[in-house]
Amino acid sequence: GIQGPWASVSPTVKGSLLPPPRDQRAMERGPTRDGGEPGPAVAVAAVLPAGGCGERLGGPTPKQFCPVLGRPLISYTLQALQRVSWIKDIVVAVTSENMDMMRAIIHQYQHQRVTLVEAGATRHRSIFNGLKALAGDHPHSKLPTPTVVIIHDAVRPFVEEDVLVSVVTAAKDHGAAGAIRPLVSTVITPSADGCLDQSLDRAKHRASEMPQAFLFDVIYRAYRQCSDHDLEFGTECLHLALKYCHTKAKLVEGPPDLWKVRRKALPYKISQQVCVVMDTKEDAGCIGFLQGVLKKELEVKGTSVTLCPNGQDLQKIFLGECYNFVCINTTSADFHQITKLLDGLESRTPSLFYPVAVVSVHFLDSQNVSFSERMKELMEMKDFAKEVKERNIFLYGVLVCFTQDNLQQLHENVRQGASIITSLLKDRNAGLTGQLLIA
Ligand SMILES: Nc1ccn([C@@H]2O[C@H](COP(=O)(O)OP(=O)(O)OP(=O)(O)O)[C@@H](O)[C@H]2O)c(=O)n1
Ligand SMILES: O=P(O)(O)OC[C@@H](O)[C@@H](O)[C@@H](O)CO
Repeated sequence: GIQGPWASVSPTVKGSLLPPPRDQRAMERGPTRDGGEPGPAVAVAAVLPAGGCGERLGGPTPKQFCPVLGRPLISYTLQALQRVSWIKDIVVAVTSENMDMMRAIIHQYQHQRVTLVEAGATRHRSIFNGLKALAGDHPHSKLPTPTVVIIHDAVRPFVEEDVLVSVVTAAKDHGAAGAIRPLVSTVITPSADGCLDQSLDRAKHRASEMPQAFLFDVIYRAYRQCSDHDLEFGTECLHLALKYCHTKAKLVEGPPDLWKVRRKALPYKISQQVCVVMDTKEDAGCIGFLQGVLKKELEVKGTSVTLCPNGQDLQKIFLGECYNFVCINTTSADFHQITKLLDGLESRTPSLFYPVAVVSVHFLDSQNVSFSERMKELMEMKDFAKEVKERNIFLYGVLVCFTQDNLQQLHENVRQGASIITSLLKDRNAGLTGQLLIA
């Protein structure tokens, strides 16, 4: 029977980026423990391999420790598991060199029920080390042995309670279970000479994702029997259960947000479009010149530029996935235009792994307006920038100075402004948000 206050199992943490849990569905599927305690009616623990170096993503920091809105990625994954109260222990495998950093993360974000173990040289070896900490018969075991163990990659932050309930329940009945997704591309088999040998029928295959869950005895037995070759090159825990324990895993259709951080490819491609928003329809004189220089400068750098005079097409742009905005304020000294733009961006889902960059461009006719007066007005931008940074929007300011009687200097400053804008968009420097750069 279904009892227990499921809705209170996973409160949405205020300010959390994780979407609200789909507890309703979990409630429909998940059996509870006797006595009304929510969760599958067995002891459950989780093992989180987090000992990789993120070679495909590149960069000096392993992807599980990369900051996302200022917080390490692994902390989101831990938060997602930790808010499921029936997962009693979470064993995280981390390399010795990152152990202190991991301890600091646990301390800073107050993660609970976490035990750290040393990672191995491969993912399978790290998982095996995690299992050993839960195994009653192992000298390094420290924790109670669960009936079911969940295995989940540290770099899949969007795991929800309902899919955890599904895999755990299926593992209880079948010995092993894992989340799957439809294949996004067709898989082909090349022959030795580099020609097409076979093309798999996509409808008959699935992508194996995480989380997975196992009867502890099944998966621990499998790991203890498996060969060095398996531990070195294997990528599939479900396969170990099949090969060594003849346990056929139940496959559970998972939601699309179970994806794993692998490469940078998508945001890089997305980043190639720049939307230039104007507060005027005018395209003559210095505005025309600025548009021309900007278009040339940005397109030379391999982007495509959409000019959006008078902000009319903003709605369309928001519906798309533009990550770069240049907002040119010519007619007013205030922030009307940029406020409208930022409001629109606010309503969009925050981009976790790639900040949206917005450059607000202003002009100063230094013969008619005093520099200090203009600066005072533009100081407001600092607060705006601070606010929107919370949503991974980086706001920068560029001020182009000119005098009416020196067209040549105006052109030169506009060119310099355009090159500052290009660097800001390219570098996405978090430290420069809210700063006004002067051309
Ligand atoms: N020796 C290893 C290698 C990987 N992992 C973990 O296994 C999960 C999934 O592996 P993968 O995406 O391959 O991570 P990396 O090995 O870090 O990435 P890459 O393959 O690009 O180097 C990650 O959380 C990773 O930290 C681990 O615990 N120990
Ligand atoms: O697919 P990748 O090479 O990134 O990683 C291998 C495994 O982590 C991955 O296949 C599991 O999530 C599914 O068993």
